[in-house]
Amino acid sequence: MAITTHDTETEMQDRAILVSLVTDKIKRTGIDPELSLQELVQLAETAGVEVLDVLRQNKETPDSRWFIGKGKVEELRMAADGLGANTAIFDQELSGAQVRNLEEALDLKIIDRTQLILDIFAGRAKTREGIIQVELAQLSYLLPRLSGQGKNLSRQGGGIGTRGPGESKLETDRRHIRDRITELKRHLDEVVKTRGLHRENRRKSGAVQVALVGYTNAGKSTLLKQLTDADVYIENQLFATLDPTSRVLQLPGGKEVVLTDTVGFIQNLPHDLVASFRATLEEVNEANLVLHVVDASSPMREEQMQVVQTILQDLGAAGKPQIVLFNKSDLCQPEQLEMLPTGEGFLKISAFNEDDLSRITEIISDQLAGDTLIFRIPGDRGDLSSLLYRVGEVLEQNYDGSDVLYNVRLNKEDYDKWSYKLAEFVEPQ
Ligand SMILES: Nc1nc2c(ncn2[C@@H]2O[C@H](COP(=O)(O)OP(=O)(O)OP(=O)(O)O)[C@@H](O)[C@H]2O)c(=O)[nH]1
Ligand SMILES: [Mg+2]
Repeated sequence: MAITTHDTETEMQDRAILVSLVTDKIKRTGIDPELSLQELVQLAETAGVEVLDVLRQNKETPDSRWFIGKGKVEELRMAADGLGANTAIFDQELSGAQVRNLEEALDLKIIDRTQLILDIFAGRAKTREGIIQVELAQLSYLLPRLSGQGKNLSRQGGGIGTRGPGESKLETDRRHIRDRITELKRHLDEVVKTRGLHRENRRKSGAVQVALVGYTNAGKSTLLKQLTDADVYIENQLFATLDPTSRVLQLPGGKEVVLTDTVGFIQNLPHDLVASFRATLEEVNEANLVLHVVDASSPMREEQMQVVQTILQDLGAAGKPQIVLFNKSDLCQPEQLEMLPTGEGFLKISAFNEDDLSRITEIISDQLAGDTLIFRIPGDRGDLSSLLYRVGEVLEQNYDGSDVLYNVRLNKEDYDKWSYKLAEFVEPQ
């Protein structure tokens, strides 16, 4: 028998059936629906839900009333009855009307992928900034779905779909929610300003920033901990980290950089969440170097790398110097390791291997040190001489007639930035 009232399940673990509808539109995205479902199982388990069964349907377009077809709704009802489920979780985003129709037809709690991710984030948020960002994302998700008196909005008790904007907020009308969104945005603006000031200070102090980015569960926090002894939360769960944590990392030769761990990415990351977390993700934009951590043992490795590149692009950080760290190599089969790209900018590692950790600091050091170049600057171009002193490290300066020869250490990023002025003065070596 299905559980018929939501109030009795307060203390119970949610028991869910997962549902995936593969439409033509989804097929065109190239995302493998089976891998996406596997990920949905992980997401559900991360949210503390017991997964009882998985239902699939292929259909050209979604049904406007129930998303899945009518026959599938009946199948879901029978499966839920038979297995004693109280929840159905859909791998694709549902409209407010679809959620309400399904709830009425099935007497189950109906959750979609986006809501599940928002819920996990809500359970994780610890800092003021994180809490504001999650609530903002939740309300932005909710607002267009508010019409009539959906059960969805007045749920009580525990479990997924009930965290976050509390009952008192949800009982109010749209206007109230809009006011709250405005208020949260104002708070967030303050946080963004403060963050900006911190970053400005770091920049002024000349600190070099290195950001760990990557798909959720790739091992970013583990690397931060292993490299800097930071006391950070590491879990074999999705979205263990929400708030960026920075630690000083000492490179061979004594130079120090600031290494920052960031929130993990996932495919179909809810748009509202990306927008809300922009403040946090700005850290990536400030980085001098991006370390892209990949779980090399994942069957979804390539798709995950693509998702990360797309999000980096959206953030405007795709052009940053990047090193790809193929992590968890200890879990890979030899054939899997052989398939990985090699060469400059790629490193196969395990976060638990000391030698690999040294190789990481060496490659960071090399990348940041840059190459030495010789520039021949005419004596009357004082502007270019001072530019060289400003952006590079001038190792030597010699006169040759009316020209000055500068031997300068310059990293690639800075050289690219100024090459429109400097390229014609580089001496062939
Ligand atoms: N075997 C193996 N496990 C690893 C390695 N690196 C990380 N892990 C494990 O992978 C899981 C996820 O690690 P985290 O460091 O929390 O991953 P993350 O990228 O910070 O994940 P989010 O914060 O959720 O985005 C943990 O169980 C780690 O112990 C590795 O090189 N080898
Ligand atoms: Mg983490």
